[in-house]
Amino acid sequence: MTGQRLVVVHPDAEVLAEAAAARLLTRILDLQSVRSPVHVVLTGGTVGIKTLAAVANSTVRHAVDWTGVHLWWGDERYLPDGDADRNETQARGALLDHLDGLPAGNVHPMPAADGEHDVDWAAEQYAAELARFAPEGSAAPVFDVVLLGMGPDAHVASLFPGHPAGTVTGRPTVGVRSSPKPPPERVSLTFEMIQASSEVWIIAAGAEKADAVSAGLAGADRATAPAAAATGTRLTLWLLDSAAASR
Ligand SMILES: O=C1O[C@H](COP(=O)(O)O)[C@@H](O)[C@H](O)[C@H]1O
Repeated sequence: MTGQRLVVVHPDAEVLAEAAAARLLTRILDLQSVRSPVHVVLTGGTVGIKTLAAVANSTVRHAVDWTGVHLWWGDERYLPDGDADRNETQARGALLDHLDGLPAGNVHPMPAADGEHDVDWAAEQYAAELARFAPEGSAAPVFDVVLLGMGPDAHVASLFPGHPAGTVTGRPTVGVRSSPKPPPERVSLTFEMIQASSEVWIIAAGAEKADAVSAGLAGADRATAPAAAATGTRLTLWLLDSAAASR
């Protein structure tokens, strides 16, 4: 099931990040007015991390009950713990280290490379962590909001054009080898897991993303433009700056 699709264009990357942050905080507050917990998936990437920094700088963050928010990741670069290129490290620096009242147990980073285990192990570990928070009979929680950056090649999470990881079904996570974007080893949610989410927000800025945005919105084949297959059951939201929306 695919929900409504909205495309919202902002003047530049700064405004885009501020607006996405405001939306995210409002969505969490709306959900918290009726239930708890809320499950949010974080992204890496330039504008993704800018958005997390904007959340950290918003006073509205104090209105959120962070004890009722669980934070997950859509993908991770399989690097040692604390590596500056890990999406987790960047998210902690931009946001998580600044949030009062967020219990450590509500933060669910993908495993870090430990020199012993491979990416398949890491993907299985993350699947097991998802299962711990799944409603009975499900393999994973339903994500309320999935934030996704997008590369100029239209990749989302670590699902790259033409890469076999994009075809994996029957499980929530996949180990990725030979990623065309460094580092080569990654862990990602699968399309199935993303598509089971309530809301999927694709956040993209810059003229170098314009062709990918155009292909994604045109509904190109997922093997060509993975972003086209990043949809939510309630809402698919494309949050763009004017340069990314210029095609
Ligand atoms: O490597 C990644 O790249 C994408 C997009 O990054 P950007 O810098 O072009 O915005 C990101 O969405 C993904 O999480 C990350 O692992």
